[in-house]
Amino acid sequence: MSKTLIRAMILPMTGPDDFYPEGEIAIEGDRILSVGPKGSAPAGFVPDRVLDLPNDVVMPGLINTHTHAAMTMLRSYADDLPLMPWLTDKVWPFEAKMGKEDIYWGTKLALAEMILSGTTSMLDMYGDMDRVGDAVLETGTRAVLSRGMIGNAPNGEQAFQEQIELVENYHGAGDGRIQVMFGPHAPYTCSGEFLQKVKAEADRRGVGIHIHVAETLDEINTIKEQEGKTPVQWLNDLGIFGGHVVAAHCVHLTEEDINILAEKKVAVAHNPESNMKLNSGTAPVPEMIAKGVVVGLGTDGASSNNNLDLFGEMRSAALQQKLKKDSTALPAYEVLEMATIQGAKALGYEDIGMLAPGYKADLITINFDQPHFYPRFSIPAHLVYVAHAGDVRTMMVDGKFIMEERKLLTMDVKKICQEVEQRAKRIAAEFAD
Ligand SMILES: CSC[C@H]1O[C@@H](n2cnc3c(O)ncnc32)[C@H](O)[C@@H]1O
Ligand SMILES: [Zn+2]
Repeated sequence: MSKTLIRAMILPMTGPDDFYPEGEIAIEGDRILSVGPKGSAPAGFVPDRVLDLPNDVVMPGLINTHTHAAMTMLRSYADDLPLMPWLTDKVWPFEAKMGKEDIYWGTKLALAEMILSGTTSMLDMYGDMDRVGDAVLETGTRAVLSRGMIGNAPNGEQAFQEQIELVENYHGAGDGRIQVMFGPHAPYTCSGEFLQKVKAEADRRGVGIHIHVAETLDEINTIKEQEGKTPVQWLNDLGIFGGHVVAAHCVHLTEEDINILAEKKVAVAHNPESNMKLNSGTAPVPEMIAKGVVVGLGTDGASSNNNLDLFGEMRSAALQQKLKKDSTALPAYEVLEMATIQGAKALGYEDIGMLAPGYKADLITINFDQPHFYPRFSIPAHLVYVAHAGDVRTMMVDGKFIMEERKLLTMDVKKICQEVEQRAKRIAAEFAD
């Protein structure tokens, strides 16, 4: 079993007062053995590798709780539109022309960008998720995969079958680095009957559900017209809540909706930049947290963002709430929790999101020896308001280094960029007049 010792500043995310300015973290195999001040590694721990990074901050890898990785293929292809015209006029026609290999390469590009910006885990929703799984397995990151199912589409049934195959073939793959959830797309694209069928099958197989919920006022009005209640109340009455559910967005909620999410332990994936870009609105994040809802952070896809950088997302999450409410809303440490430990809980993990003995060794180091990090008054504030993707130096997932000195150790980035450029442009050319 490999043994690694990292000496650095450590922000373990185990509590707001926990920080080791001169710390060390001992890793054995895929797990953390000890975290503490200099000299705290157990006596007799003889590392095969020591990483001395006194000016780096080590923290848990960031967790993206809602994305569509392969949508890097559509980055800056469809901008400045509200949700429904964006989907129906631009995104869905483009996606209809994407094949399995386009999805594979688009996902590889997303993973490269995520690693370079500190993200070790994602919850993804898309088609051809077997190839997404392959990309994740090769790359070495962690992911929860859901087959996006538009129940009302002609291929809704086929998508459901592919979802079942995804559970059978990928749930637990890569020594548990891959997990699977069911991915019914949204209340406005799936019937109540379809959603109940999904819930029954997900329960039968012991996996959760990942779904877009209450993203826009349009959605609220549509569901209220059709069902006479809000999307959250409708999903609750259908019996969809109660097990492991991640609801992406939850922008437009009544007080009763928030109570339901809290009572049924529905986790929320908050996507502030996508919500701003599509003019969907501002989610009531402090209100949800105050009621005990687990809220993680997501980027959504690279077409509604247009990047997958969770450092930018943390800053946006904090600033958006301050603009909407007041400057005390969503302080830095709380935002960091959303991107780490709360994100882990949302995805159903009990052993990632913190640096603590027995936890998986999923971590990043951030180079703090740069002008924008001085003076060092507050490490959490620096990470949320100052740091950017380019500051991430090192990444370890499951005890294995996958990036060092910003060099990706498991992927050929140049090849990936070339593949995506050619594939995306080829599809876009089919729409040219
Ligand atoms: C059927 S696979 C997933 C599906 O979701 C689409 N999508 C991407 N972003 C959003 C969003 O913010 N709201 C709703 N749907 C979204 C994506 O393009 C895929 O078609
Ligand atoms: Zn989405």
